[in-house]
Amino acid sequence: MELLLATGNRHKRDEFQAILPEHRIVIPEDLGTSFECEETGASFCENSLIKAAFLHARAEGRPVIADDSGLCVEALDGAPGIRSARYGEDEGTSLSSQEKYELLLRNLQGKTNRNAAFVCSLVFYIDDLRYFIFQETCRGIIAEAPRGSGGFGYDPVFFIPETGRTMAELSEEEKNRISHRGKAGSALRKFLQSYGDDLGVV
Ligand SMILES: O=c1[nH]c(=O)c2ncn([C@@H]3O[C@H](COP(=O)(O)OP(=O)(O)OP(=O)(O)O)[C@@H](O)[C@H]3O)c2[nH]1
Ligand SMILES: [Mg+2]
Repeated sequence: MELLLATGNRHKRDEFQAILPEHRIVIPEDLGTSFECEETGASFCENSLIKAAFLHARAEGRPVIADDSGLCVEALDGAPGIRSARYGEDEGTSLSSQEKYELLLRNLQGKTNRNAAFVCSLVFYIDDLRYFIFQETCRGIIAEAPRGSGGFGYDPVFFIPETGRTMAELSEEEKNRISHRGKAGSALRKFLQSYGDDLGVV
């Protein structure tokens, strides 16, 4: 089915397209509009619902999906967390992805606990009373220095001990197999395979 994804982030579209190959992932930008929705929730889950409801209201009742995700670092009490996309930014200022992960490395200087987790809250939203949330994580360690050029965001500083590499050093396929988004998306894929017909929307 065609799944409208409530995001302004093309990397998310490309990743979900690979994770959900039998569906066509379309973002507002593909339809010639931008996606700007204030993320006022206090959790990943609340924000994914806010984004989904926002697009659903403009999508003639079609089901939509939305992802709210981020990086939670133990030694920083879970920061940047739901503010990952805006880390270090004040009103009116913006930082590049590289500036954001450099700030993260500075804030972790001298800390021995470098445990972190990527989190993805993915909602399949039919209407305001019917939705299904899949929330997954990928655990890792914040590296001392960036490595690799794949992926996006904090991937160059997110080291995954089982692979011996940072997320940015993995192929797209490898990232999607183990990432927070890959796991949440695969759960949605299986849900749609086994339960989709009963929903009356697929
Ligand atoms: O290195 C990374 N690899 C990932 O796999 C990943 N997933 C999330 N993130 C970070 O968390 C923010 C999401 O914030 P977010 O969910 O609000 O998305 P966004 O603002 O980029 O787009 P939208 O979907 O809100 O329109 C992103 O911008 C990134 O900083 C990631 N970083
Ligand atoms: Mg956002």
